[in-house]
Amino acid sequence: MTDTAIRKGLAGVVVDTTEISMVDEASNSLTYRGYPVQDLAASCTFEEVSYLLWYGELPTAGQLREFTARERANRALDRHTLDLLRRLPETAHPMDVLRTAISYLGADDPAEDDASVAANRAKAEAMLAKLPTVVAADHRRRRGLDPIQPDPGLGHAENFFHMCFGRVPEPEVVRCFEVSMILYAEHSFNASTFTARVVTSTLSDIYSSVTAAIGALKGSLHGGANEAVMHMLQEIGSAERASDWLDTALAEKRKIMGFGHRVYKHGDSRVPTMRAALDRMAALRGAEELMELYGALEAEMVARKGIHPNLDYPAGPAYHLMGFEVPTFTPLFVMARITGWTAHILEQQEANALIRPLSSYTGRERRPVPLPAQRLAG
Ligand SMILES: CC(=O)SCCNC(=O)CCNC(=O)[C@H](O)C(C)(C)COP(=O)(O)OP(=O)(O)OC[C@H]1O[C@@H](n2cnc3c(N)ncnc32)[C@H](O)[C@@H]1OP(=O)(O)O
Ligand SMILES: O=C([O-])CC(=O)C(=O)O
Repeated sequence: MTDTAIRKGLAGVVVDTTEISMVDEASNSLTYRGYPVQDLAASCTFEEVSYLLWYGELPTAGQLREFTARERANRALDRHTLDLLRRLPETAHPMDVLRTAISYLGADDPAEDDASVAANRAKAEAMLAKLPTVVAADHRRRRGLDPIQPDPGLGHAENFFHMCFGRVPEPEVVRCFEVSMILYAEHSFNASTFTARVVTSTLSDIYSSVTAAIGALKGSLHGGANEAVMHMLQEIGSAERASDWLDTALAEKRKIMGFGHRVYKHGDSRVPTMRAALDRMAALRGAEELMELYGALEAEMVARKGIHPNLDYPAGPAYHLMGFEVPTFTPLFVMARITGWTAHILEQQEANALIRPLSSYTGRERRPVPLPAQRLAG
């Protein structure tokens, strides 16, 4: 049977089942493999949550030891990848750098087309380990600095700070970062994950699926919003200007970045946890003015439009206070979402059906091709 109803943007359409996460608008909750994300963020490391998303259960001590050892052993980039990164224009957006790096890793992998579960799990683990090294190397390159080698004595988050800044910040900062990684890791059939599943459904390789997902995440209606939030807060400048700024932006029909969500219509379940992390960062760095502006814009937006912040609203300023430059924010999202994307790629492969919807044609009526003498005349 063909369903001819058109649902723009596939809004409200259920396209498949998933066992990985549940986004529930009614109870305003998000669970990963059945566990509330807030509870995972409160007591787990990002490595434990990555394992959970891929393997379905939290790791035992032994499983975590082995998983962590593999992650640490996989972090370094070879000479060719580092050369490739060096050759990219310094003006390239860091998301373009990531997209290129993942594509290159695929081209360089002799087992690129081995789509067995074991091979794809190994490739997913390698991408999780290598992405922070790429992001950090690119962050330093844009400052004219050489890359810093990964430190196998440090955890995922600590090592990332070490590779970016040459030092590990206060444990509180590392924890806030790790909380953001856990919250960003997975969110069911969002646009970038769906993109990865579409590419996977054609029996393409895992690197192609991730490369496409990075492209989908870059847009400002999706992951790119965490950068756009910071640009917007910088443009507004102060809490006193929030109301007038919003008047103009709404009159111009601009989308207010970091607000609204396709699924959550009464607030994003992840925001309170990320807001608490942002508050801790603001207290640590003395960012009262920024937080006043943050609160003023949120209050105006909720009062006028009834539209609540999504995860990108607190995440953007939190990353700013951690010392990252704005163009690095969406790549940080990639470092987390690589887990969700690849979990979905594996799930799609397990029960694959080519994803190919229909469209309703609204173009010209059927008509004959004119003869050459007619169509080339005049
Ligand atoms: C991690 C993530 O990817 S979360 C999403 C990050 N993206 C952003 O923050 C970008 C800003 N937000 C938006 O553009 C939207 O809210 C989206 C794309 C996220 C969701 O869009 P939709 O599901 O299509 O929005 P929805 O149907 O609820 O919109 C209802 C109305 O609210 C408006 N609206 C929704 N979000 C916003 C916003 N951020 N600013 C202004 N108006 C908005 C819509 O324009 C629409 O107005 P209309 O009825 O007059 O046409
Ligand atoms: O679910 C969505 O549409 C967007 C989102 O919040 C995410 O990908 O984390």
